[in-house]
Formats: sequence, structure tokens, C-alpha cells
Amino acid sequence: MTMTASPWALPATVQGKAACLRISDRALEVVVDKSTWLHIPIELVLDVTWTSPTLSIAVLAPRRHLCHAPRILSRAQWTERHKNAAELEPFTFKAQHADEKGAEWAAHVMQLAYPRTQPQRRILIICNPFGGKGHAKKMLDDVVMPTFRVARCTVHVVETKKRGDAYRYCESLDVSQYDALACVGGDGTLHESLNGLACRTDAAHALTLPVVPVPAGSGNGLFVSLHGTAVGFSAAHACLSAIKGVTYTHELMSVTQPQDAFTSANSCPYTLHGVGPDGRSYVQYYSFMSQAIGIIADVDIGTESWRFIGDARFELGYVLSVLRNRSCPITVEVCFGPSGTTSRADMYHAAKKTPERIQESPPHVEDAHQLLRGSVLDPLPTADVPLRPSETAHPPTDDTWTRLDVSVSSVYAGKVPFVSRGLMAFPYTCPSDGLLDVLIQDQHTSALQKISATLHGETGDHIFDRGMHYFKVHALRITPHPDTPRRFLSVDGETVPYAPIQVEVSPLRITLLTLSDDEWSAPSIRAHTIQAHASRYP
Ligand SMILES: Nc1ncnc2c1ncn2[C@@H]1O[C@H](COP(=O)(O)OP(=O)(O)OP(=O)(O)O)[C@@H](O)[C@H]1O
Repeated sequence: MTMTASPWALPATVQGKAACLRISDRALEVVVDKSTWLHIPIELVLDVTWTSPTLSIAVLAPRRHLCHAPRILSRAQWTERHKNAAELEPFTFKAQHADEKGAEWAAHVMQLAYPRTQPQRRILIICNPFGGKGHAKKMLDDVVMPTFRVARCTVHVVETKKRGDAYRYCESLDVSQYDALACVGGDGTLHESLNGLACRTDAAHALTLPVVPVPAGSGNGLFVSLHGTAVGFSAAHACLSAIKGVTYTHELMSVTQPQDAFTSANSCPYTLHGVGPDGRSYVQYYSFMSQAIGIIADVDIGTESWRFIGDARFELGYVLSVLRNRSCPITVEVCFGPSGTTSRADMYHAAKKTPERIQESPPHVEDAHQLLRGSVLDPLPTADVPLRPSETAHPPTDDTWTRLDVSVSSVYAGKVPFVSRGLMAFPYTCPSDGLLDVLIQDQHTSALQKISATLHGETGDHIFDRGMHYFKVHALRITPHPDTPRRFLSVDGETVPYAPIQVEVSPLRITLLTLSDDEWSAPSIRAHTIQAHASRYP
């Protein structure tokens, strides 16, 4: 037996049997009685301690369905995010090794397991126990807490009791006390937590606290954008990124709406206000993912009572909304500015060029809440001639705003690629290009064409469908026509007043954590998107 051939192989006793603990090919392997009992990539080792004569080893390993089945995950499976990875669970075992080599071995494995970061992070958890299908609390108790516990993280848990709690908690949080903020819930909990941090006077500093989405909602757009679709809604995966992820930053969007649109029925927790030129007040808040009106918002908000069917509610709701075929009477104005574009080829090439490792620190921000394009209450310097987005390759490049000549079925704008597992709404979005991506569905396309667009949503190919306009802008204003039926308007999947709204990219950036090299290019430029669209742009 080659038990001690490698310097990092350690003879030991596991469950009373002779065993060998070894590191080979960046994997931790435990061989008991000559058969492999555990084999996992070193990234999945959470903690190793030696207190003579006992080694305690905590890992995330594939769930063991059979009593004697080994826990094996190959590096290829891990890299591919094989479905086994979605079933990782925290698992601690003990091995006996009496001499001092145990301490040396433990220290060495910990160095390999944490090559870029320090172990034992201090983690704040904000949990919406009713998130998604109501599974958030179970996810917290069954996976999140056990995983952080075995990784010997210090954890503080805050459970929200009502809407606005996460916002208020983050508004006064001492961010220096934590290394990461894990939000267990849906995108709504993230929206509130990020707004609590972003609306502070020290927003740029507060947003250096890395935020980790733990997917207990139905859409979980940020989680899917970060980790891809293959891992499913894996809480273990999210915990791993909180425990050892490296930081990078991602632009936020500023949103303004008239303050008088917020009634007591849809009161908002947002505390940031400003005054427009006519003396009226506006509310300013932030969006990390998307804004929607028309069919998409009807699906997002109008199907909330169907949460029990999970993310299938989005597909079903979409088909029903298309069949109803209601128009969306709104005015859409955009500012293309110096780098906005309607050319998908330009967007594709820019996305391809975006550096793969987006780790830079956020730029210095003088005025965190500055609105570069003004608020929703400012009169717009709009060009006389409305623009059909599909018919021009050269939109105005100055600061003029342009009214779009398009009959709208829905407008969807955003800054992360996936808004749910089944929809990569914004395939060419970039984390730091200063632009938001806008997708407009034309009302004049047939119901069949609209439904067929959903078939291409997973790969981002819907942007090439007839009746879809896709472009990048510096700012967007949507004004619902007065005296028309009220529909839904959603920001990050949350309902906001059906009233004028203006969005621009903020100078503020959020801090996210990412696990491995192939994810450093996320959330915007996932290699497979770029490869999938390569044949369209020879
Ligand atoms: N304890 C609570 N009781 C009621 N509402 C809450 C509570 N905690 C948070 N909320 C609100 O519930 C809304 C939805 O939260 P969240 O996004 O976490 O879950 P979800 O909506 O089920 O997920 P998804 O948005 O992905 O569908 C948010 O507006 C949030 O402010």
C-alpha cells in the first residue's frame, strides 16, 4: 500500500479501521481498508483541526444516498458544476493520528483549502423566513447554519418579521463587524438589504461588505447570474462562496420616482429623498437586477400567489399574459449618451472584451447619491424626432434624450444576465460598462412570436427574435400614460408604484463574492453565452 509514499499522506484510523488521508491532484482523499471512502476537490474542505490524537475534518461532500456509498466528486464534475454539486452537504468526520505530524498535516491542508482568503469569516445572515415557497427557514436550519458552523465561522442571524426590516437593519449596521452578509430569501430580501446599505451617507464604505445571495426565493436572479444554472438553487454552494469567495464589484442602478406616488398602501422604506425643479419631492433608491413594466411585470408581480409552483410560475404567467395581449400605454425615453448602442454586434464584442477577472476596487465616489442624468422630475432635453430602436445603428451619442417610437408590450431593463433560471434576459450586460441593458417587446408581434421568444430565453437568444429590441443606454425613463388602467411596475422583482420612473447607472458598486476562476467572469460574461452567440458575429 502507498499510504505514506507522498509527504502529505497521513496514516490514521477512521472508524476503527486503518486509513490513509492524502492530498492528490488538488483533491482530499480518504482511503479506508483500501477503498476510497471520500474524494473531493480541495475547495470543498472547510476546516481541519488537530487536537492530539484527533483530527477533525469538515467538508462539503456529495450527499450519501446509500448507507455505505462513498462520497466522491471528481474535479471534472465540480468544474462542470455537475448536478451532484447541488447536493453537497456539510459533513464532519474524525480520524485518529497520535503524533505531531497531525498538526503539520492539518495546517498544510488548510493552506491549500484557503489559498486566497482567511478562514473563519464573520457572517451576518438576514433571513426572510417566508421567502419563495416558505422554505427559507428550513434552508437556514438544515444547510446554512450547519455549513457555517462546521467551517467555524462566527454567525449572527437576523430574521425579518415584516417588509422593511432588512432595509432598516442594514441602514444602521456596523459593517466593520462582518466579512460577509448572506441574504437567505429571494431577490426582494437582497433588494432591501442592498438598499439599506446604499441609501446611507457612507454608502460607498457600507457597500464594501460583500453580499451573498442564498437562493430561497423563486427567481433568485443574482444567484443564478453568479453561479450559472447547473447547480440548481444550491444553498451549500452559496455558503461556500460566503466562506471562501474572493471579492469583486458590480455596478448598481439608481432609481427615482415621485414621492407622491408612494401612498400608505405601497409605502416604501426608502429614506433618500430629493427635490425636483418644480419643488416636488422624489424618492431615490437602488436596483441591483432589473426594472420591468408590461407583460414581464405582470408575470413577476401578478403571479405571486402562485409561489407554491416554484419558478414555473414565470413561464405559465407569461403564456397567460401573452394570450391576454394587453398593450402597455407608456412613453419610453432613453439617453444613449457617449457609449450606448443599438448594435448587438458592438455589444457582443464589448462583452467579449470585458476583462475576465473583475476584481478592481470600486472607483472613488465623491457624491455617492449623485444623479448624473437628473431625477424623474427633471424636464428632459428630448430630440424632436422619435427613434425606432431597430432601424438605426447610430443613435445620438450626446446627452440628448430620445423618445422611442415603439408600441410596447413590455420593457425590461437590467444589469445582471439571468433574472431566473429560465431567462437570461440580458446576455450582453457588463458589470462595469456604465450602461443598462434594455429589452423591449413590440406589441405588434403575434402571440405565437411572443411565446416562441420564451423558448430562447435560457440562452439569451430571445434578443434576436422578431419584435424584440435590445440596446444599451446610460439612462431610461418610463412614463405610464395618465388615465390608463394601472398595471404593475417591478424593480428587482418587487412591486413599486405604477408611476413615472427613471433609472441610470450609479457611481456606487456592490461587492460580491465568487468562488473559482471560471466564475470570475460572472455575472455578465459567462463564457458559454459568448460562445453560443459567436457564430452570429463572424
Ligand atoms: N418576515 C416577513 N414577512 C413578510 N414579508 C417579508 C418578511 N421579510 C421580508 N418580507 C418581504 O417579502 C418580500 C419578498 O421577499 P423575498 O424576495 O425574500 O422572497 P420571495 O419574494 O418569495 O422571493 P422571489 O422574489 O425570488 O420570488 C420582500 O418585499 C420583503 O421585503
